Amino acid sequence: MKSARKFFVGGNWKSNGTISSVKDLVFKVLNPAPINFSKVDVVVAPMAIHIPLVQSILRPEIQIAAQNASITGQGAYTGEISPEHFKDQAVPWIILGHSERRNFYGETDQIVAGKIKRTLGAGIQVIACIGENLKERESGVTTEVITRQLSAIKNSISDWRNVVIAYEPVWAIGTGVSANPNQAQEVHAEIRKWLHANAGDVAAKTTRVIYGGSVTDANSNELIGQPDIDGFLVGGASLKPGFISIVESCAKRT
Ligand SMILES: O=C(CO)COP(=O)(O)O
Repeated sequence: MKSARKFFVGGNWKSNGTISSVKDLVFKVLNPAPINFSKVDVVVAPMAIHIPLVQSILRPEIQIAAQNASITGQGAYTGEISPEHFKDQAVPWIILGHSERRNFYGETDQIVAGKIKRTLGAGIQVIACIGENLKERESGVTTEVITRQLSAIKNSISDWRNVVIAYEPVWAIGTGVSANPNQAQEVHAEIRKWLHANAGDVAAKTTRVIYGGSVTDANSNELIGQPDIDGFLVGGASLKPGFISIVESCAKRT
């Protein structure tokens, strides 16, 4: 717990898994693990097609997120799943603005803003992803990029209690090269400064800002020691037993 903020660890399973591997992960890793849920919120994001299965077998203390939702509602939008559909399926969280959606599926800041607005409007909480790519970091515009991404979604959010911000530098995602604790802390502090100026003192103090990008059980301890890192959004390592050690690295902090 960092002042008013409860730790938050998300597992983004991305486009991974089969019915059988998902059952294994739930029954062998997630359900039996001794987790102190009073210290940490744990949320897993299976592929949409696996959500009903996971809901039917996962222990109730672990929450479920979708990995994306449409900007449109119910209607003639072939292949899309709207926030309202996830609400109907009792899904409490949706990850939006992930860099893989931005980079591979052309999601602009405006599209991400529209999806966040629709999702919050449907009564679902949002994990909003932001982060710079390697070129942007190397040219020293990281702060500008995250400020632009945050400013784009600002008007979509009326109550920051329903939002977790995930700082995920694109160069750290799936590369095995995590941001080091100082690099991550520096950006998290910038995000909190932005929150202070744009969302107010309470939102700045209470909004969880989590880090994602090659988080493993080998680096989570050091990262969570930073004052403005409130947890993690974990990709590859969330499919393995080490995910529990990442959760524990948060739960054992005071
Ligand atoms: O994109 C991520 C989580 O959303 C991070 O992925 P990795 O942990 O595999 O780098």
